[in-house]
Amino acid sequence: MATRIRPSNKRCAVIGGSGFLGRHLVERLVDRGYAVAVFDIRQSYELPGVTFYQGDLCDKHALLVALKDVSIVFHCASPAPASDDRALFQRVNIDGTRTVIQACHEAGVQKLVLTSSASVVFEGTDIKNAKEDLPYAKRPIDYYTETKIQQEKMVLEACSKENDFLTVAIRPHGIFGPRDPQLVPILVDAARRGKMKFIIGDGCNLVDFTYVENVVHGHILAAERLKTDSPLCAQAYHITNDEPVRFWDFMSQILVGLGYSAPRYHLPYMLVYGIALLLWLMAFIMRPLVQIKPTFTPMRVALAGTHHYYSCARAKQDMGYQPVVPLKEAIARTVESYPHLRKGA
Ligand SMILES: NC(=O)C1=CN([C@@H]2O[C@H](COP(=O)(O)OP(=O)(O)OC[C@H]3O[C@@H](n4cnc5c(N)ncnc54)[C@H](OP(=O)(O)O)[C@@H]3O)[C@@H](O)[C@H]2O)C=CC1
Ligand SMILES: CC(C)=CCC[C@@H](C)[C@H]1CC[C@H]2C3=C(CC[C@]12C)[C@@]1(C)CCC(=O)C[C@@H]1CC3
Repeated sequence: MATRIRPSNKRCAVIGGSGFLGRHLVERLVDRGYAVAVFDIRQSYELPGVTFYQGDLCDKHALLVALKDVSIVFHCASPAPASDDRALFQRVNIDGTRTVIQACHEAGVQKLVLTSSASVVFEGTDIKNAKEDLPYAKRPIDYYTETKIQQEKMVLEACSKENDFLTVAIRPHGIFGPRDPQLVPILVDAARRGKMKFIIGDGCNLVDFTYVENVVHGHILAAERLKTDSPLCAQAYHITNDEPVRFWDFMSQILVGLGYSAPRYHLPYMLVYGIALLLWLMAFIMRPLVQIKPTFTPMRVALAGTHHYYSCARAKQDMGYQPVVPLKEAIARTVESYPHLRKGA
């Protein structure tokens, strides 16, 4: 019988390694002595110790070149939630993830770590300190969430000790930090257009915002602790800062840190949600004629006006996870990293 030569445990690939989370993950892996292959649809930087492979993850042949001699694959590529393009989410998150799994099998990869999302259980209503056993959302709030659910199920079902292929899913929530193209830029853009005067609801809703380095730490711990006899096999893990914060306090700290005023006036949650729903419907109906991208989507309003924070007790117990950067320090580092977005800059 032919024996399969095991690739070095220190060779890994990051699919989506040019993105916000992916690049932070790549940098930390290099620091820890890994040789890293980045596979992404674009190349956004260069780094010693990193080889770039540009391609679409739906293309198995392109993937196979990047996965040669790799033992661990981190899959953190996805279209941006804001794209709201059903066909694109289906193609990349579902068909593409199936292709990633097939490519892993063919390349002899032993571990696959998926970046899922805590939103897979979010239906737009309050979630307080939820554990991972909460059922997936029956009515996912958008296409992004719908396809992240399918993607997570597919990756966890692919876990097979017999075939020496182990999988685990990390569910982060509200990732923020330097170089994030979403949270701080969207917030500052809204502030500059005078849209950050209002608090949706009573402003007391608690939310997890997770510093990118803590998310990276969770991914690396998961990869290193994932073994045939470990409890991580085929499991999902919440990774958060473990410090739920009022959504509007967090937004205010970022805004004030960058020189903008904090929102002050309250608007009823149901009113704003209703308007967002109406705008979304109008944009949907008019899509064949004109592309409209409303700032207030139902998903964003729900995120801004409900409680959604998650327990990471399972990650603490099974992989010894603890956040490495506390929230206060994380906010300070983030604010400092966006000098070009300061008021007046
Ligand atoms: N940011 C957050 O708050 C959260 C993120 N997540 C998950 O974390 C992961 C990373 O998110 P984040 O870093 O914010 O996202 P980014 O958009 O910054 O990174 C994703 C990367 O994947 C690339 N990509 C997209 N489609 C393909 C494709 N078909 N083939 C190859 N590469 C592709 C993107 O390229 P391009 O930019 O050109 O599209 C981008 O470089 C995602 O899976 C996301 O669902 C989960 C919870 C919260
Ligand atoms: C915790 C979590 C999952 C956060 C995700 C981050 C983004 C979804 C937020 C980043 C900036 C936020 C924002 C709004 C909603 C949520 C974000 C997009 C508003 C659109 C909410 C309504 C407003 O008053 C304007 C806000 C701009 C910033």
